[in-house]
Amino acid sequence: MNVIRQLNSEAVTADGLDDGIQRAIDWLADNQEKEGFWVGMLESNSCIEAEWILAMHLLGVKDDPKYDKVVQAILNEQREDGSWAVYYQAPAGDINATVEAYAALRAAGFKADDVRLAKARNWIFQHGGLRQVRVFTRYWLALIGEWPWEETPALAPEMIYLPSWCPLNIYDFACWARATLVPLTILSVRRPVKPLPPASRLDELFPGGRENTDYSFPDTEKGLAERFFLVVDWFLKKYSRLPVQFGREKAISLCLEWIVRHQDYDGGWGGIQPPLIYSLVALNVEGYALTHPVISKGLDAFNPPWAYEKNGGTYLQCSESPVWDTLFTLLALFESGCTFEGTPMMRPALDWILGKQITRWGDWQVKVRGVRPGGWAFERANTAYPDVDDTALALVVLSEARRHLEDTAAVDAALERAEEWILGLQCKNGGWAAFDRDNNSVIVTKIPFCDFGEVLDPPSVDVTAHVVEALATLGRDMHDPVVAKALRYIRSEQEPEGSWFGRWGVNHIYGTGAVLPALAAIGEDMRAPYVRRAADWLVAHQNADGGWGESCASYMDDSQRGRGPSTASQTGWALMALVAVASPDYDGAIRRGLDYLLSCQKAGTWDEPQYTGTGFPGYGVGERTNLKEIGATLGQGCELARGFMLNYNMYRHYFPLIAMARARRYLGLAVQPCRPELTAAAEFDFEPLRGRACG
Ligand SMILES: C=C(C)[C@H]1CC[C@]2(C)[C@H]3CC[C@@H]4[C@@]5(C)CCCC(C)(C)[C@@H]5CC[C@@]4(C)[C@]3(C)CC[C@@H]12
Repeated sequence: MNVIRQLNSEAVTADGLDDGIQRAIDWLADNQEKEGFWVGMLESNSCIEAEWILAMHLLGVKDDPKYDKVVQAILNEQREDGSWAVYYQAPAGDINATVEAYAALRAAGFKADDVRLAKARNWIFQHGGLRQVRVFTRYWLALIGEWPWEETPALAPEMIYLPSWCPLNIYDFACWARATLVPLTILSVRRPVKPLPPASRLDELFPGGRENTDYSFPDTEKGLAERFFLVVDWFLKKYSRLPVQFGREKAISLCLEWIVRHQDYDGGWGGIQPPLIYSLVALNVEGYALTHPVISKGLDAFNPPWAYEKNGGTYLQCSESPVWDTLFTLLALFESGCTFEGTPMMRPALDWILGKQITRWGDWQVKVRGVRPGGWAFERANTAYPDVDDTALALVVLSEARRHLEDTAAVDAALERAEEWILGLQCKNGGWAAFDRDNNSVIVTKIPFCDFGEVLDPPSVDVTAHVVEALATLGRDMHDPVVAKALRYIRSEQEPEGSWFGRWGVNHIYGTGAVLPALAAIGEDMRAPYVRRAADWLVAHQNADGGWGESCASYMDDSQRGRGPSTASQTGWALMALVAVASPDYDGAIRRGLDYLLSCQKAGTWDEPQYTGTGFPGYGVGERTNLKEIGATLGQGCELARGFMLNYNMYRHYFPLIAMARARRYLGLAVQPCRPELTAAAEFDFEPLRGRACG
């Protein structure tokens, strides 16, 4: 056995690490799609299936072959206490998910006295009843005749008239909120209702009778802007009752046009579920029949690859991650020492990625002029919304690919356009957001409709760090003005204890895991005190089993930062960060982390039921300040169980692999860099180092 540096912790051997890396590479070879990409399922919560069931009722689709298995997926996720939650092992259920799942099961024909529904109903009552649900859930209930439209926030399709410089124009909303808002404005003024059949009505959720139900929102503190929008809401409702509304029909047809123009070639909208489902319902309400190609293509978008099978159920993804997963997989292979010649799976993946660069119009152009398109989206068919994170990662991967290719023309052209695009998207404060530049008009967050999460797309540290790393691979350094501004932004966001918040991954381990490798890549002095503080924070949060973990609850409770059962992806992020610091002071922690990964690897990969991806870190602005109130109204644990969380099924694979490959180089442990000629995982009779609770 080739043991290079002997440390206090149990030895991670060169052979052990090589074997682990090779088994992970073999797993990738076995799991590549025939078109060349990789994709892991993106798990979220049962609202996605529940809303599909309700939409099928509204659209009158009776014969979809996956219907029963989608119902099964909802049933699979019910918790012991009767509720549905928004992430694995959340300390409590979620009122919106529970009410939506309940309504969907009733729509699917389940009787109110079914024991599963009785349990769910009790949970709903114990947690404040229907009054506690968010705006989206209220719209769904209104569509099926269970909530008065009058008691939902009014939206005006006339917003489509507002030019892009005018406050509250649709381009002031984050792209995900915009693409959802446009169809919802139509529904809000048309107020369609298609009640469930009499035996499926939700009477039992109104124990005091519908007439005595309080449909208002639970009291929250209202500032001037919130009060102003309540007046606007009142006015819009009155206006809608007038016999004529000047310009409304034209506004509706402009909204419809906008929707149809934004449909992707896979039938979806914006690569995410909310615009897809609301657009279908709104188009149908406006007379688009099920046989209309826009609708039939849209309905088809809910089939595979968006639908996947698990535990006898058919689950529907809220989005899909083939571009992101393929880029990280390629990066992992490069880091492991694989080459195009020796590793046949790499070239088709690169070609697939090159074919996904977006060179046509997108919504981002409304605010960013004079920049050529050239970004990548997260999903396979989302051409109007390239995002900065995927594009930054593509820059890193293509720069690396370039070093291995003889003919670099195609890659060079892609890199040039992508660099131009990404530079054009830098925000005023030096950071980068996910999709747009300077999308920070706080006034839109005050609209009553906006309680569902984030409606703005401000810069985030993790995306900015990925861009800095990309700019480093393009040859820029810390003195470059674009980079210097970005670094100032990153430093200004560091928490006093040394970590960085994770916007798109859970949570401070993700943020810190993004920043430290970027700093190393751009040439920062990794002995700088602020860097050491971050590394020390990571070491202080290493679990006794050698891994790292942080629960989604950390978004709601600061005391949970950096705490949680170890997971493969979060251990990968922490290791990537510590390896980037490259100080012998952290070698022990690195070895313990590697030991954790090696001993938890099963058949080449890792289990990870925990959610380590973030969609929305909580609900709405300002909620982190009234946790006690939320707990008191909704019940113990609910305040820690909110947001929109994600389980990226490939995070558990490529992040540990990248970490192991980088650590192997750093610790000088390589026996052999990449051995692609060995494909069968069975070649290794791998013995875990010792028993641990993994996954
Ligand atoms: C590449 C990434 C890791 C990030 C960068 C931003 C994304 C592309 C995400 C954008 C937001 C959506 C989402 C929150 C928008 C509203 C509807 C959903 C809740 C269904 C969405 C869930 C997926 C995202 C978080 C995202 C597409 C995932 C990848 C992101």
